[in-house]
Amino acid sequence: MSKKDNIYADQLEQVESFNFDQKVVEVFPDMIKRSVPGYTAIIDGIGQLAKKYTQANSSVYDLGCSLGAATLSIREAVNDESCQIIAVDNSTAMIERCKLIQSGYNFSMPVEMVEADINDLDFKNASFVVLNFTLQFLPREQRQTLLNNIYQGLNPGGALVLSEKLTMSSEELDASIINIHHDFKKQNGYSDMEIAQKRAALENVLIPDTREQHYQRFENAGFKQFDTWFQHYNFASFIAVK
Ligand SMILES: C[S@@+](CC[C@H](N)C(=O)[O-])C[C@H]1O[C@@H](n2cnc3c(N)ncnc32)[C@H](O)[C@@H]1O
Ligand SMILES: O=C(O)C(=O)C[C@]1(C(=O)O)C=C[C@@H](O)C=C1
Repeated sequence: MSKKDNIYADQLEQVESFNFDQKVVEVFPDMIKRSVPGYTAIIDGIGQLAKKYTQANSSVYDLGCSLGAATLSIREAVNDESCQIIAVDNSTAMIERCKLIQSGYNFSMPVEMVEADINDLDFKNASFVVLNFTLQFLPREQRQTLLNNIYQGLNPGGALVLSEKLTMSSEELDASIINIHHDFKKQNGYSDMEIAQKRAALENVLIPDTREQHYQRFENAGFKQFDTWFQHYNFASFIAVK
């Protein structure tokens, strides 16, 4: 069981930039479920999409896997021992806990957990790639190159699932949806102070793009088909097929 997220519950003298350290690892499942509308539905959907797109004898990548929730959903849904999942995160604390969690499950699909920067990977023989709320943490100038690398490593017919917090198309709409997201957090037990301090911690760390920016990157990378398969408020998940 994950502990309750109370990282921002007390007033902090100085709010430091958000990072995926041990403190976050301890509360992560609770934090992400109470912060990201539709998170559980997206994790389930990733399993279903993986079932559709994963090819025999190929690799599946879970990039910025954190504790491996998407990996677990894919292992359960696909369960094909001819494929392998490569789950990657550059946080030592996350990947260590991820290994512990995954070892508690017995699915036939082999999983390799790697501590690495996803910008340094050489994608090969991939049929399904997941970026579930990870791209938003990369500096903007790294995002296109990563998508290009993924596209190059995908087999024909393979797919990328990209989930992100979005900026809405007009300032007015953006402010209004951000408000509704904050109400969602309040309904999940976060106080106004927790919400404000988390927002300050994420400033310049989680940098959201618009849907149009994501679509443009898919197009630039070479993807011919892409669409939004899920959205709840300003949190969306896209699928792009090679
Ligand atoms: C919001 S979490 C992802 C949640 C996870 N995919 C899930 O479905 O539960 C973002 C993760 O990306 C990782 N990350 C950020 N930048 C990275 C990079 N350059 N290389 C590898 N991992 C990265 C962070 O350490 C963090 O664990
Ligand atoms: O946007 C927010 O307020 C969030 O808390 C979102 C978000 C995310 O999208 O990754 C940010 C950090 C944590 O990993 C969990 C959720």
